[in-house]
Amino acid sequence: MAQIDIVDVGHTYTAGAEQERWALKPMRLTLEAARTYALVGPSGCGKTTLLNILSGLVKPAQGRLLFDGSDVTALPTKARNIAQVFQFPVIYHSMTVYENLAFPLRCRRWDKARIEARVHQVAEALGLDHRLRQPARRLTADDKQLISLGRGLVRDDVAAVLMDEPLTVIDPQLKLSLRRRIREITEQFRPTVVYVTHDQYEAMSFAQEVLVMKDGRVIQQGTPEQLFEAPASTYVGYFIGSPAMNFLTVERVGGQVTLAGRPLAMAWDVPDAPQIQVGVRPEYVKIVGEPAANVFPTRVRGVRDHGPQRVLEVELAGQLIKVKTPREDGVPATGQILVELPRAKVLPYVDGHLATTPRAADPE
Ligand SMILES: Nc1ncnc2c1ncn2[C@@H]1O[C@H](COP(=O)(O)OP(=O)(O)OP(=O)(O)O)[C@@H](O)[C@H]1O
Repeated sequence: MAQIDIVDVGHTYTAGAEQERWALKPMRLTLEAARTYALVGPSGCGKTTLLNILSGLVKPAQGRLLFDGSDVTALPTKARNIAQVFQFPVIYHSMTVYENLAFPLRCRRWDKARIEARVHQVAEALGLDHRLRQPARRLTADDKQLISLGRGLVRDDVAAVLMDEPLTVIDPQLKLSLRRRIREITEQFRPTVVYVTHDQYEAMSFAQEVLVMKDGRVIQQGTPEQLFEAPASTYVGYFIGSPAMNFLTVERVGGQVTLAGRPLAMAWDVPDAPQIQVGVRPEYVKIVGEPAANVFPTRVRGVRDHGPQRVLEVELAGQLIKVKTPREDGVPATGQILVELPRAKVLPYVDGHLATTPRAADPE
């Protein structure tokens, strides 16, 4: 498995277009070997362009691509030693499940015993071990895609496994278990994986590192926890999380940040700026019984079921925010509730960007 270095790689489909209009703005990234990366972002942000550059389907307008230090920019897909999993299953209907999984290994002239061992290992990890003798044509679309995934992961000598929205055709009920299986198998086999999805939930539950893209740029790269806890911009705060992060406009009076005329304590230094927003995840807003520091009166404007949880929409100082609460907590009987914005979980944003770093030697 290879480390991938993306060195000043950028791409435009329109010759002569100014760089600001390129599908992929020139970027520098290192994807470490044996890690799983998800490229996530809205339609048209450049995910597929970047993936196609990695696979060799698109030759970048500029820059170099290195696999373990070797320049592969000019190499065709075949010569790049990569495995690919597409949106739709790519399998041989005339073969059994076993033969489908063994095919990439036979092409590489692995010996029979090694093929047998590896196919069983992959089949077991994907829950296909009891179906190896079945003809592939009889399988459901879900199972066929499972085989495509297996074929992508069966070779342990590929530089990287590239996956392009591989769960699109999967029944929503099965997505969860399949995501778990892909995660388990990648933890077990440790390939370098680049996984494209427009579904932030899929990216966050699958990848060790998530790259959020917007307008042809990677605007934040981090672990799922980093993206959840400290979105670098309001865009990432909105895009990652369900419901999205809450953002509230606050005042700065002297050195003190205030909301609804009350002090709002934060574990961060807040710069002096004409307009400051604070972000707080709906998961961290707490309904409380008594007034205290960072507790604000709100009015309930709506209640929505959200699986095992409930989302309350409340109005705080004329601004709407969401509060995620466990279902068993019930819905507050009164339309007016007190909510706490926990000091350590409230982040400052200026001009749409996270404005500062935690205070050194913070007392809490
Ligand atoms: N073959 C092409 N010719 C011209 N423009 C293209 C081509 N492929 C993509 N683009 C443009 O490049 C930009 C990035 O597209 P890309 O497909 O990489 O985005 P994406 O994030 O993968 O979107 P989606 O999730 O819809 O596939 C878009 O503006 C798109 O219209």
